[in-house]
Amino acid sequence: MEILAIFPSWLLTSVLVIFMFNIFLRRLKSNKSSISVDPKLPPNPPKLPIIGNLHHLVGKPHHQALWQLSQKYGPVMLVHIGSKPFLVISSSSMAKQILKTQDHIFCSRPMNYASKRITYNFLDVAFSPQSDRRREMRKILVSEFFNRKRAKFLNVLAMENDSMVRSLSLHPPNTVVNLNKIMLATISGVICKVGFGVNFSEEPLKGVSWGKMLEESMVVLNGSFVDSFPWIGRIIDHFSGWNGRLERCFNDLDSYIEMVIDQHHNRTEPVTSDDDKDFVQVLLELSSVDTASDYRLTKEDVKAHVMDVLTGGIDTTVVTAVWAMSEIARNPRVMKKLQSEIRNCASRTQNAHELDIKKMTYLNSVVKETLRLHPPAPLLIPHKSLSDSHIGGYDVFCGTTVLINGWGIGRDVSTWGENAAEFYPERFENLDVDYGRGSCDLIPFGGGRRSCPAIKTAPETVEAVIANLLYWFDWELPNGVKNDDLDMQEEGTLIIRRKLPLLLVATKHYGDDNKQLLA
Ligand code: HEM
Repeated sequence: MEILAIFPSWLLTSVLVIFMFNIFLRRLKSNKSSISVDPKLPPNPPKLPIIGNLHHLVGKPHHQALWQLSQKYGPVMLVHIGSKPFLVISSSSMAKQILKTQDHIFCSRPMNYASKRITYNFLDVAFSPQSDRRREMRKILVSEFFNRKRAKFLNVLAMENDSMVRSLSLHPPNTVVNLNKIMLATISGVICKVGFGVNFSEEPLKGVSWGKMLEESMVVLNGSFVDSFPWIGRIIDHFSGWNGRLERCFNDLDSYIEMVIDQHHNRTEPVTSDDDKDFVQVLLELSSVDTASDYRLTKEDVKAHVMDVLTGGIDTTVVTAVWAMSEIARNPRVMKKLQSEIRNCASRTQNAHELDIKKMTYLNSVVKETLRLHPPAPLLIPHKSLSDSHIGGYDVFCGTTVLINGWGIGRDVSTWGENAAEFYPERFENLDVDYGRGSCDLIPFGGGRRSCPAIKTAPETVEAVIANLLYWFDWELPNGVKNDDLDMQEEGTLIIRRKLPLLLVATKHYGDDNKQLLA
């Protein structure tokens, strides 16, 4: 009563009206959103002002730091980098929610500053947000690069392996071989010839090292400060030289792409047979004024496609092949068993390109085991939600960026058992686990609408290279390095590679017959 006496009635009425209106607005909002007025947010590690949880990630690879945090905060947690929230997923069942059950909601990508620049303002497939246009671009990539070029791919894969074996056979005995260089040359050869008709790595542009440029693209695509710290980040990116680095990287890649398009325009004898056409030629035809297709590409669309193949295809496959050879080299039991399978499946007189990898089931398990322990993109590419949703009993707002820890899921003892950290390809012998199929226990290629379109061809490429290296050569660690002492340190953020190059000694298995057999 005293309160009523102190405040005039018009004031009380106004407060009451505002209060009721507020409740009405909240109801209206919560009707539109599936999230209640008091959202149940996922657990999050304690944040610091301004930097959020950045201090938790400093000094460790991000996938490892996030995996450690998930052991305490659970498989669905919220982490803040600066002002930006990230939903971090760390179990196979929660990954299945994102990549399969609610794939239609989580199939977009966050837009970051570097990916915008590198992809010609989100014209590509890999980094652009979900849209009808992107779906069309993905269809073109899948049908023209992967499906229609299958015969060309198998042929080029065989030829590149052949030339890898020939050039290795010319080395004097006991030479130390840099496997990173060998894999880069061979795999670039395959992807560039199928994609662009020309092996870029054999025609480096002046002053730009091919391998370094691809590595650099992965560094800059990981993101700039401005993505998480909108105001101060802009200044840091400018004065730290980051923006200049991004611009240089873009210009280097763009010069390669311009070169390949010019080469196609300047061809004196155009390729007319569909089988012989490379991906770029098909794209240029789809961009020509008299294309019969419903979807006419612009020159920038063509460039964005080439950029995806360059940045998404080569480094990932090379890194996988190098990790596979590292694990094989430090596990002599696996090497022996694998060589015996490869040599039994392929007769001694066959040419390198006749190795039939389909018969080699142990080889298939070795590559799966490599991708389980060393997925090149340990946190996949970030996903983004298109509407409000619920994951693991928690509310997730529309527009949330999602990181899926494929690396951690691949090492989870609750799925893989106590020997989860061990390289043991036999575990796949009685397991019906395939990349992204069924469960999400093994997701080096992601899943759902944003899964990697090379989910079939990339493992085949790695298997073919490994089969040829182990068929024709015996391999040892150099200078008395013991198996257990082989340095396996990781380096990188978006793509995790070996910190040190892999150096091994190759001995021709068939001695001087190698040369004759290959002749
Ligand atoms: C061992 C080799 C490879 C690995 C481990 C790998 C891994 C991945 C991963 C993790 C993603 C993201 C999936 C997701 O966000 O859910 C991805 C997407 C993608 N990859 Fe691969 N990749 C490999 C090879 C390739 C190759 C050879 C190409 C092309 C020539 C390629 C082109 C792409 C593209 C275009 C996307 C974006 C798909 C989309 O957003 O719709 N990748 N890859």
